[in-house]
Amino acid sequence: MGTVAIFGAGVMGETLLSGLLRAGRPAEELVITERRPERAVELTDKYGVRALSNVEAAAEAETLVLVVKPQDMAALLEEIGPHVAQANLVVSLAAGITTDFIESHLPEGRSVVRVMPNTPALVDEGMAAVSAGRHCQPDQLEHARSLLAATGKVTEVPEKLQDAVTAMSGSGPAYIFYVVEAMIEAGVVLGMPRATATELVTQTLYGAATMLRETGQHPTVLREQVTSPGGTTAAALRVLDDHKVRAAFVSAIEAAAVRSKELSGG
Ligand SMILES: NC(=O)C1=CN([C@@H]2O[C@H](COP(=O)(O)OP(=O)(O)OC[C@H]3O[C@@H](n4cnc5c(N)ncnc54)[C@H](OP(=O)(O)O)[C@@H]3O)[C@@H](O)[C@H]2O)C=CC1
Ligand SMILES: O=C(O)[C@@H]1CCC=N1
Repeated sequence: MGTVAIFGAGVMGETLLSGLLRAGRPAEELVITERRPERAVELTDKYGVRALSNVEAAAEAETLVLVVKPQDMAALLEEIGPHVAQANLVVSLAAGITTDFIESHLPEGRSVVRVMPNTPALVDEGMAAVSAGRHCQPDQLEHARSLLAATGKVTEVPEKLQDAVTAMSGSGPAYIFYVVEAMIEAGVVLGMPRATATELVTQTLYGAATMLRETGQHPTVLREQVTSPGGTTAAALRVLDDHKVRAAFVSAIEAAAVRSKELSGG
């Protein structure tokens, strides 16, 4: 399928790179670009892939995966734009950046796919949503899907939903880790060693996630199964409701979607 170039191998770029290698893609078919030379050396030493300049990578690769921060996207596109050929596929993983924005910074008619991945891709349990730009052909969208499928599930959404996807599954792992931190803190408050609290919460999260995925039951049903009448869970949930935790989650995710839209200016 030709060379894949990852432009910007930070947290998400390295996550994708490592996933493609785990999935069996040869290191010779992968190149990275990085702004800081020491970061490029770190990754070439660790993964055996080549680090090139942005222009060299754009000239060599068939598939160009853009994983710089949204604020750095315009400058990157200015640099590589003249080297993006008709046959290339440009795949952007940046929050907020629209396919319109990318297409407008490239020569006319270039194929673009917008993707929102998440960090569980690091353990091959990622969730990615893809949306095709106006010139992207079905086989090119399929190619983008197959790249992401190396690290987890992939779904297709209309691009107008990508800000919501970003707020839900893109940022989502952070909300879960935040809840986990709070639960561990509660265990410590109750006198538990931190390591015990961490083990209890981690396995509880894993078990609950597995129940959601494997039983297909609605979360309300699963929550009610835990909530014995007059018991401990009901006492806890009443406090969460008193503190409007459910409403806070809705507002938080709305704020993330608003921020994603704001980033679309580049
Ligand atoms: N982290 C996450 O969970 C997710 C991130 N994303 C998206 O992925 C993108 C990257 O995020 P993340 O990995 O967290 O950010 P990072 O800052 O960790 O990674 C971006 C990398 O790109 C480098 N870079 C910046 N400009 C250039 C350039 N012109 N050429 C080459 N390299 C460049 C940066 O270098 P330097 O350090 O010098 O700035 C940095 O190493 C963002 O657009 C984000 O929206 C999407 C979903 C989830
Ligand atoms: O926080 C961010 O902007 C990026 C996008 C989704 C997750 N991390």
